[in-house]
Amino acid sequence: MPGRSLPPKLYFYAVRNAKKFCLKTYGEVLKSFRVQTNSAASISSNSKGSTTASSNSQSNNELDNNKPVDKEFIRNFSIIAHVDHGKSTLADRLLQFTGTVAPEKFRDQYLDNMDIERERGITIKMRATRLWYRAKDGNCYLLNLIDTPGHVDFSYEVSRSLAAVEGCLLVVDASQGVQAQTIANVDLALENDLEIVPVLNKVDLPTAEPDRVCQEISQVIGIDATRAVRASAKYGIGVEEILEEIVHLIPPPKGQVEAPLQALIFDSYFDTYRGVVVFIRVKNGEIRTGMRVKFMTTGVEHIVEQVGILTPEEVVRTSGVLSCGEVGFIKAGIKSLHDAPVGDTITCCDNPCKEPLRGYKPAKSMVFCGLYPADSSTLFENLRAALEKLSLNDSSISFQPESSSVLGKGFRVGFLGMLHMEVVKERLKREYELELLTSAPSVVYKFRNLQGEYFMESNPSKIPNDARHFEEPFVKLDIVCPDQYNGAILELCQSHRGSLEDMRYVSNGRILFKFLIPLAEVLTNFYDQVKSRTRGFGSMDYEFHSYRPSDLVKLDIAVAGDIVEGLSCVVHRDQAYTKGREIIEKLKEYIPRHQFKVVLQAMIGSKVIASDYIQALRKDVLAKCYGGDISRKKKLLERQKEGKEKLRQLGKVRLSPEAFAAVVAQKF
Ligand SMILES: Nc1nc2c(ncn2[C@@H]2O[C@H](COP(=O)(O)OP(=O)(O)OP(=O)(O)O)[C@@H](O)[C@H]2O)c(=O)[nH]1
Repeated sequence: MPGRSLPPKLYFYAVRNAKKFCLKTYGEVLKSFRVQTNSAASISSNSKGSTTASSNSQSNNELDNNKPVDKEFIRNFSIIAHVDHGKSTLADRLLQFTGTVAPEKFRDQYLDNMDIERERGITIKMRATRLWYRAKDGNCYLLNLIDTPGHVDFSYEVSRSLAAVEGCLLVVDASQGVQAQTIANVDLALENDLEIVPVLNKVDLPTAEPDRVCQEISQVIGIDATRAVRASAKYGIGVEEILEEIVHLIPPPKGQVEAPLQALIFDSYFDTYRGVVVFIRVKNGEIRTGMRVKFMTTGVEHIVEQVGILTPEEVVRTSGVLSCGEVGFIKAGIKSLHDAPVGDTITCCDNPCKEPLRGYKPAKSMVFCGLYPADSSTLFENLRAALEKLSLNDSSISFQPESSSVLGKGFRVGFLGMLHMEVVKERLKREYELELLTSAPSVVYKFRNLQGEYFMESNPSKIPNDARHFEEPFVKLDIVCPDQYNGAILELCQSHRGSLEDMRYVSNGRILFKFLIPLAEVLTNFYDQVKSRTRGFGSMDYEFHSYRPSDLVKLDIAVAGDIVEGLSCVVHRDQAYTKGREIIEKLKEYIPRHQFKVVLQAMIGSKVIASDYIQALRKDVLAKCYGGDISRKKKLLERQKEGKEKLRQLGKVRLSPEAFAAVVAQKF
């Protein structure tokens, strides 16, 4: 550990202050001590509400949020990183350092305002805020910050935020180094032609290796990271240097105030009282209260009622103007999110711009499952109303009614990924008090029927038995891990039908693998397996690649001769028997014994590939026959057999929701 080379007194000092363990010389430690004490003084003075220690917070009082700012002094940036590398913590420190949030209002993860985000410690929604910063050059800058989520399910949010800024802070954990999502996020930033400012975070950790990570960034990402700020968002180290880098490296917004209005919608939400609130980045011209504006893709026109800025709370601008380069919100009496789609361009009706800005591809649901009320008190109509309300603020949710013989009436709902699905289910439970049962998650399959027509279907029970030529979605999967786990990762991906496309060293001892793999294989448990096979050192990221042919079959499960909708699934032909057996074993545990023998079968079309049965309950019909002749006993047994056969033909086995849930949980 580098810290061990320090003289004992300084080593103790460094440990006590959770400081830069990577510092090797006396001079470096002293220098870093000064930096830390300065920033800490500034942060603590802000947190006490005093303006004496931080020249920056003093200057804020002089600044007017109400007036448009000269774009030379605006910097718009996002924070991007692999999950848990410290984006939200860094955003907190920037808010504190610049005195943006009053100390008494401050709480950790300030920009994550959903309960689920705070409890799970993850960012789900991007959030924008403005910060005022008095730089060392004496000028006061307006910094518009957009914090983004790190989880792969929400990478759509990242791409939206990146289209609204000129640069980004690339936060890399100095102990973990470049990870799969670091690379994915940098690719998005490069696509948007952004200035990337690298930050090595968590240098306080004893395992931090900033020099190695610097090299990795240069090697893998191709940007010079030798000047990267070495920071600890947790302890407020390096915050001022990061602000200086933002001011000096990220270019001011381009665009002309005199040009026709062109504003990009990067987010929006529906408020019951205020209607749709649209978050915009003004790329050209100005938007004013009272102006008649047009949403270019939908063609809808509205009059702007309110214009405001994000501090991060929404503050209405009494001046009623948002000018070129600024980030803010408008309200224009819009009733539906569909009228103001994210990625659309707003222009002025009187003096329209010629072309819309480059928008985004609409978010596409990748995973589908059936959601059903778990008990009769949760009505289908309540579920419909809740889904309608949720989708008002989350346009990536899609849903349509479906019904199942076991679970009754419900909805087939589409999500961006498994985490998104969990979050939506959790919100339905908390915000709408809905107890729900879920059918097995599935992707959308493409197939042909006997007539050669193509279909797409996400509900396996609806796929006809004559379906042929299956195609399924494949993803590009990146995995980064130490090279000693090569074998484990290759084995894992191959056993999940992945094919290796490329592998290369990202630094000494760490490898980046690139696979093409079916989406259905990485949806559940796969990430846990990557983590466990690499002892927590592996990371992964994936994005949709294309539909590709696969040797898939539809597997049905029949209980007492009836196919159970909701338990059907599409599997690879080689896995059909194993999967069928597993489901049957689970059903055996949960279905109680009946008066008749219950047959359980796994079938492909009409062909049974695995089967088992649950023994019938037996009444001892001979109990009262003491002695007696054998023909009487035989007759009684014969009659019992006939009765059971009749029951077997007529009797229905009702699968309890618990049995259903257990099989679904086991299946995926
Ligand atoms: N030791 C140390 N821990 C840090 C530092 N910065 C953040 N952390 C911790 O790392 C964890 C993740 O931090 P977050 O800020 O939530 O990370 P994030 O990148 O915003 O996470 P997502 O939004 O889920 O992608 C938290 O437990 C933080 O306390 C740091 O500089 N040093």
